[in-house]
Amino acid sequence: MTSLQRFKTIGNIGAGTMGHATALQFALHGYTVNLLDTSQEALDHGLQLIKNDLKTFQENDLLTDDPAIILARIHLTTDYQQALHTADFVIESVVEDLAVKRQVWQHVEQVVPQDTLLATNTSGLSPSAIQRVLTHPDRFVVAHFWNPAQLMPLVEVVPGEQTAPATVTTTVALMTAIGKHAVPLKKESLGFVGNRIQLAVLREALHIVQEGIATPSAVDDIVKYSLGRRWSLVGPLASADLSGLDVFNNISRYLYADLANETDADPTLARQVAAHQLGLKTGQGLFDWTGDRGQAIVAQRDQQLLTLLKRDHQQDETR
Ligand SMILES: NC(=O)C1=CN([C@@H]2O[C@H](COP(=O)(O)OP(=O)(O)OC[C@H]3O[C@@H](n4cnc5c(N)ncnc54)[C@H](O)[C@@H]3O)[C@@H](O)[C@H]2O)C=CC1
Ligand SMILES: O=C(O)[C@@H](O)C(=O)[C@H](O)[C@@H](O)CO
Repeated sequence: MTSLQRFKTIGNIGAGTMGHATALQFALHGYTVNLLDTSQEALDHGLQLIKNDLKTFQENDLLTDDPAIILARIHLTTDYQQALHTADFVIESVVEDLAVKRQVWQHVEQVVPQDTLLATNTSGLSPSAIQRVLTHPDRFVVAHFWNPAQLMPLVEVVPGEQTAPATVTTTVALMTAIGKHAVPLKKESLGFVGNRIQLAVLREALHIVQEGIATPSAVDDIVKYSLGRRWSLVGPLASADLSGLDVFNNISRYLYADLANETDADPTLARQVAAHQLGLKTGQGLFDWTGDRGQAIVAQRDQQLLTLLKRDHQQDETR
């Protein structure tokens, strides 16, 4: 039996923004998924999100099975025992709170079989800080998906200090089996790689606006039509090699000392949260999101992501 043949049933904790999409990703690839949340209302909301995604995938010829067959693989429950007692792999996407995640994983460990692999979709919390409350921490790992998880390829697979190497390699293989681009890290760091870079860029972008250097719209345009365009083709380190490390060395010698270096909560983000101006979810953030502008931009982004996903599928078929 190959290392993956034993994986048939997935325990999927959380049916929200991320959890509904991870459940769908496993169901799309033939796995039985027990979708667990705290209320029937949350489960029903998650199921509706799954149905919406399935409709989009079907309209874009991205399904290999009938939607009804895929939906039949997903079973909703609010009962941990029912969701997890036969699970071969558990993926958790509950609130980004270390105490809550620790409680969830201690409960999980009481009901899963001995050889079940355990994965959290935390955005950047330390896997070591979670696994230290587990009896069998060797089977715990981070599988960090990117939003929207049904459209974004990457999953960062991150070991904690007590994670067994086989847990990492098997999780990478399983993520690959469900159509993801899985990248293992050598060791943990807060924010892993993607969010360290995302937050470093966000800190500098907010600093630029705060200092009156450019407007939020100008900052976003500059990144979209330069770095964003190039980095989707050649990553930042290879780009540095292509331009010449001597050039970057000369730039770093005067620029590093001038970059944003806040180490506390970001002043702009703190101000926005204090004013309850959280972005799309409240209609106001760094931009004005009143009306349907937000939905239109999300729809446009997701359609572009779908086009890239279809290209990925076509490239996979020719391999
Ligand atoms: N939203 C995003 O862009 C991304 C979020 N993440 C991470 O994924 C995790 C979830 O984030 P979202 O999906 O955005 O949150 P969300 O708030 O949309 O969904 C969380 C779900 O977990 C459920 N839940 C809470 N406690 C539970 C428990 N004890 N047992 C079962 N279900 C429980 C909630 O009812 C809710 O349905 C967080 O750790 C977050 O950092 C990772 C990548 C991207
Ligand atoms: O940006 C994403 O999709 C994810 O990698 C994250 O974890 C983000 O930090 C997200 O949680 C913030 O919206």
